[in-house]
Amino acid sequence: MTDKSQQDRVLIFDTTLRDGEQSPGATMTHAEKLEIAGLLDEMGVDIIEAGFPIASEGDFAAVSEIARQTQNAVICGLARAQIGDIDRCWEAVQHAKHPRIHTFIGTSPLHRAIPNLDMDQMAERIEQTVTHARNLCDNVQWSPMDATRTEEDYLCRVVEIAIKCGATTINIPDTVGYTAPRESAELIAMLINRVPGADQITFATHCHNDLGMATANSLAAVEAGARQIECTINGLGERAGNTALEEVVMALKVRNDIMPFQTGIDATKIMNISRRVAAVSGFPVQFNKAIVGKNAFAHESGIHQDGMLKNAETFEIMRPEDVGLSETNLVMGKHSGRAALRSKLEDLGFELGDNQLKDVFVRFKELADRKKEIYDDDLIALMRSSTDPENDRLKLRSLKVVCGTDGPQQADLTMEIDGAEHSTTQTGDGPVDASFNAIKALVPHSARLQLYQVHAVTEGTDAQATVSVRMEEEGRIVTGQSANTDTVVASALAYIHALNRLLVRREKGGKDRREISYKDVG
Ligand SMILES: CC(=O)SCCNC(=O)CCNC(=O)[C@H](O)C(C)(C)COP(=O)(O)OP(=O)(O)OC[C@H]1O[C@@H](n2cnc3c(N)ncnc32)[C@H](O)[C@@H]1OP(=O)(O)O
Ligand SMILES: CC(C)C(=O)C(=O)O
Ligand SMILES: [Mn+2]
Repeated sequence: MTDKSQQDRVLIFDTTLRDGEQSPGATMTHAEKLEIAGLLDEMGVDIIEAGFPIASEGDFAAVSEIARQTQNAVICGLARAQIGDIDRCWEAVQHAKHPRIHTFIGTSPLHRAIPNLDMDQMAERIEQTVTHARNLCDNVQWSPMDATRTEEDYLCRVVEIAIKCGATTINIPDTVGYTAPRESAELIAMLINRVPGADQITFATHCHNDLGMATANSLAAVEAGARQIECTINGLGERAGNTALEEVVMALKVRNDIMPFQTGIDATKIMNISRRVAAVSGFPVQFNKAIVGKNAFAHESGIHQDGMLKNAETFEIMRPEDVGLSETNLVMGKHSGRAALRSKLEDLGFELGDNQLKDVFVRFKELADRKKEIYDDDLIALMRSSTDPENDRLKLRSLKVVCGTDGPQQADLTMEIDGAEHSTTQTGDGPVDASFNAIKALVPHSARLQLYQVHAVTEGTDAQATVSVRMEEEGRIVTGQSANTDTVVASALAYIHALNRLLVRREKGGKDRREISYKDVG
């Protein structure tokens, strides 16, 4: 294996704020762009493409301010092959410690037809615009858009012109995500071999994910000699997105044995920036997305969980902390086995003997057949019910609600509390509020309702409503769930469910008196 300090450096060029923002609906505010740029700089991105200054006043202002605030990264703006675009771009990026102008034009036959330029006219336009950019800034990147569908000879000709006119980086975009790994590598190798002056500049690769090959194509280009990868956080970008930064960075780290290249990225910052980009762009990350998906370090099946508990390397090729996650997530569900259940219960404070584990495991599987995901509270309730038959101290007996346009709404509620029936009538702002007020009147408590959520499980007006509530009392957080075709009944049941759990948690505040020793779940 090569000594890491001697390995070639691959520059990471992040275009979340330009190509990423081009995803329909992903527009970010000025303040959000500044925040993301700050996080990109902190994580060690080499070049930040901060926007397209001619596109709008807002883009211009964002690029200008990012240029002013950024400490380390090169700040780049995009410009078409037009003098006005390039001037506007320079106006914005010139404030940066390290400014770059990125200018581009579509060179494939399809794209040459749009401005109706023949090969010679386009070559001339490239010569004029790259020269103009280089007269303003000594760091110029040029891109032949749709390079992967451009005739090879013509591509060599225009790349040579751009280099002669002073471009310091030549970016080879696979604009429509059309290329495949071997072809991506061959294209870069061909340019390096054929174009005079190619050894004086940096080749970049810019891939889109239309066929799901963006990461593979980028890495193949690097193996062939590209030394800059253009990418975005979470793979955000036009259509199916761009190459995902987190994927190429972690691939180069984890498979450094066969791809001996270094980046300057602090990978432990990946999760945080991924979450921020998802939040500000409004594009949630798919659960099974490589590296940053919710399930990327989650294990539900028993054999995997058992392996993970014995040696994490059995089912994980990188550690969650390598990307800034605190720990592997053992998700409890119908595929879990005894080893994971024992470990999870130990985390919750229960230490079980073998016989007891057997018994709890049977009931855990029954529950898991009925419920998609088993939360910590479910396990606590399960443990309690295995040792204490009176686990449902509060029960709903009947609920009648009067509601409609003329408020206030009214709830008549009867509950069984420790075996005795109690009734009350209360009003509220809506039927759910009236019902919750009635429950509070019968079971006074200081717990604060933190979350109330209703989902329809099926379609139609007879859909089952599932209600989740989360409540907090003195640091104890409990949840309650229920499903019913009547949303108000489901809400009351979910509330009572949470209150029952709260009573258990209050009791379990001290040491458990039974066979199970209970550490501290309060
Ligand atoms: C693959 C990519 O990601 S390319 C970048 C794509 N990103 C964007 O387009 C986002 C920002 N774009 C915009 O805000 C607008 O398109 C603007 C401000 C740049 C231009 O707006 P308009 O002047 O109204 O032009 P419009 O968007 O309708 O059409 C694009 C024009 O640019 C021309 N053009 C497109 N690419 C280039 C280029 N690289 N170099 C020179 N001209 C170009 C087109 O031929 C067309 O010219 P025309 O108006 O003379 O027909
Ligand atoms: C502007 C260029 C580099 C681009 O985003 C593309 O071709 O995909
Ligand atoms: Mn692109």
